[in-house]
Amino acid sequence: MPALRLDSVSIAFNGDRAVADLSLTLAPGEVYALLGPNGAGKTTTLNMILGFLKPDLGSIHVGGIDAVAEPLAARARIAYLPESVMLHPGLTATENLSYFALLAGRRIDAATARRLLADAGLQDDAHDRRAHGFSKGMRQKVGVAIALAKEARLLLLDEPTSGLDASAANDLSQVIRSASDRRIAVLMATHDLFRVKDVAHRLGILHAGRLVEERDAASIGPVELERLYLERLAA
Ligand SMILES: Nc1ncnc2c1ncn2[C@@H]1O[C@H](COP(=O)(O)OP(=O)(O)OP(=O)(O)O)[C@@H](O)[C@H]1O
Repeated sequence: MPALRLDSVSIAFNGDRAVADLSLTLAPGEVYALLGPNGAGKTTTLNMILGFLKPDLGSIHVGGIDAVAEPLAARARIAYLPESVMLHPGLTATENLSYFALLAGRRIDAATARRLLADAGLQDDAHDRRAHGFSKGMRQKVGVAIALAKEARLLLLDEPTSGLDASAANDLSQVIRSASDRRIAVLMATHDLFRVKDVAHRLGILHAGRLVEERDAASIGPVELERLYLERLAA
């Protein structure tokens, strides 16, 4: 069963099409990069998967659950990392993880929290530090640990690489690979062509709400991808 399936999904705001006839399928463990410029419809797509927006047409299934009819049940299987992961600044990384896991209905002990933070790539000396001064990359790692605690089957990332330096972007790629190794499917919405190409299995180009191209990441080099992207957006 696919981890995520969108069938001919469309939505318009005040008569203006934001997403049109979008079909996507992600297998468990698959990493998919949804590429597109500002306004292409990426965030709207994530919001429909999360059940915050209802499509006008089409269906969305998360691990077989109808996300339009049962948004809460679908959302329980999803971990969402927004462009900036919000943590409680006064709590440590371990406390944040325990708190957010509890909100998702999972009680985890301190040892499990530390193991999950380590699995998500957060360095040991940050586990007991308050999140107040955490970088974007560190907050993302706590976000991924929350996803692991929740046993999410689908990880949604919105602009995950914006504002990351090369080392943090490399860490993120490793974290995404380890989520994928655990059979968590990952859907990333981004306009960063190059950073995601290394980690994604498949790439889709969204232009004015339509999926205008889909490729296996391994089948396309960075120069060809950039050419294709510019060509499709100009069409
Ligand atoms: N709640 C809303 N009401 C009206 N129009 C909206 C709403 N949300 C999105 N839109 C419009 O839908 C289109 C797609 O927007 P969306 O935010 O999904 O694009 P995006 O690809 O995520 O871009 P960005 O990278 O800027 O977030 C845009 O034209 C946007 O103005």
